[in-house]
Amino acid sequence: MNRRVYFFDTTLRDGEQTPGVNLNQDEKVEIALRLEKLGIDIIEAGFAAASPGDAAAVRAVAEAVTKPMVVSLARANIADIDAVIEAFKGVDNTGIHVFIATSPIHREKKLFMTKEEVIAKAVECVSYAAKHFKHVEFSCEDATRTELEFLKEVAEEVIKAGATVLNFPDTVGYTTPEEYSRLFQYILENTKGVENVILSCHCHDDLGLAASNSIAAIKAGAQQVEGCVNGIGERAGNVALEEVAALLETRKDYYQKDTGIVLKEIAKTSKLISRLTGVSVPPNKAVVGNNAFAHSSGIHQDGVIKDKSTYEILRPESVGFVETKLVLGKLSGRNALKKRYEELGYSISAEQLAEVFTKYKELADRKKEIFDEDIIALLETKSARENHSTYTFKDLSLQVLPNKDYRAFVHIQKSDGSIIEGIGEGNGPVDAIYKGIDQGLNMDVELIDYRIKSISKGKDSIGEVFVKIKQEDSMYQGRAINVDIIFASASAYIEAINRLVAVYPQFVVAASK
Ligand SMILES: CC(=O)SCCNC(=O)CCNC(=O)[C@H](O)C(C)(C)COP(=O)(O)OP(=O)(O)OC[C@H]1O[C@@H](n2cnc3c(N)ncnc32)[C@H](O)[C@@H]1OP(=O)(O)O
Ligand SMILES: CC(C)C(=O)C(=O)O
Repeated sequence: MNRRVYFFDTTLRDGEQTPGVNLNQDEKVEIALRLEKLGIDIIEAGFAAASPGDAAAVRAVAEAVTKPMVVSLARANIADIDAVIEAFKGVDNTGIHVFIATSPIHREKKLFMTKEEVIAKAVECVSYAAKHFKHVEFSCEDATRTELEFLKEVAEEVIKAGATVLNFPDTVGYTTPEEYSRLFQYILENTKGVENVILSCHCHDDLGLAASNSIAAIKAGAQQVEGCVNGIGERAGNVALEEVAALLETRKDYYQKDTGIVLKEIAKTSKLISRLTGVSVPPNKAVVGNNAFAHSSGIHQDGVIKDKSTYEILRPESVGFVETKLVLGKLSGRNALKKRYEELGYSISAEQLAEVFTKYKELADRKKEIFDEDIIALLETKSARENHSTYTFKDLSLQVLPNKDYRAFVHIQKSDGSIIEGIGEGNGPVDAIYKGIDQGLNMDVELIDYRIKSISKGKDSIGEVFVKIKQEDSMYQGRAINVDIIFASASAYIEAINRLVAVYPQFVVAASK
């Protein structure tokens, strides 16, 4: 059995049928050059009869690439074929892809043609095309809703007429792997002359089966797979060629097939096509999605740190991504957190890790995504607190008064464990809190600076508050971070007071509770 599977990329034709996508000539050429690097065997560059612009673009693509064969689609009519002949005039390594629908639904409801008329049209057009091109692909549109016996009849006639590739598209994404496999087996076993042509599959993803159906066809003997990078295309799209390539490589043990695809080029190709078509790649998309190599839960992250093969069947580098990503979030564990600290240049002891991890989990419960700045900040606040800890901010509640002023009830813990309560009123929450702290600690310090900024990204970013207070001629500063900026404001003020009482112990108040 032949091991080689040919990759036919139709990103520039069926991919351009994605609603909203319109590629100009330069963009088509740029994509085609990238598809050449990817190792695509045949590029379908467009539909020459569709517009003069598309005719010019298919020619420009054919002139730009050297290795892949470039084809244009054409309906089974002489004018469409002439448009392809004209577009490719004088350019080598070009071919044509002629199609006509064969299913009863399409024959009766769209083409208004009998079986005999469909066969006659197909034969007339394939014979005409074969006079101008060595490479003539013929597609039985809606093959998977066509009577098998009729498919075979069409196949035999177009082979005699000069077709070199026979494609059986699952035009509306209707078939199943078992059924599609039977179609190929039937054609292979029953069609005269089939040994002289390449059989091709072309799957749409309407029921999410495009990759399964394509691989079933390959297993059954199809030697060519058609599809688009990123799975774009008409309606739910075509099979994503990168998925088929990655599958054939990863499961070579089972499928025993070779391809010309340079897997390392996949990421770059996917990104370029997403950028030029404007169709973004869903994060969970196989092989090329942002999350395809991201691990977010503690047990998986632990496994991947110990050995990537525990949760990775395909290495991100092998398809051109930089590396495995461990995404820190609320489901991460100590091993992932420690690894991230190490990557950021912090070496932390088991004891430090245990302490920071508790704070990390509290933060992760309140914040969707944890950034590097967040975990660095966790380490920093811990070391700041270690030095000055006469008072620790515990909690607070706020009331809005009828005149729109605020009243704050603040609880502060002293180093001996006792709790001090303070009540303050002010024209904003921070003013009320600071007055409450002053009242609870029986102090009257002067606030000379208060600044707040966001440390990381997003609406749920951590806020960082700096305060400066003045006592006699000396200034003391405090800094705190928290996703809740009110809490950060209270903690920063208390930290500044801790620095003050470290210098003037006479300010330490007696335990009140
Ligand atoms: C399954 C696929 O993806 S097929 C590819 C689909 N891609 C496209 O259609 C994109 C490019 N298409 C176009 O620019 C236009 O449709 C054109 C230029 C090809 C044709 O435009 P128009 O001449 O205005 O025809 P229109 O699109 O309205 O209708 C299609 C005609 O082609 C006929 N037709 C459809 N498929 C075929 C075929 N494979 N062979 C012969 N005739 C066909 C239809 O029956 C219809 O004929 P009618 O006008 O006699 O009813
Ligand atoms: C023209 C053919 C190959 C097609 O795109 C389809 O049937 O989906």
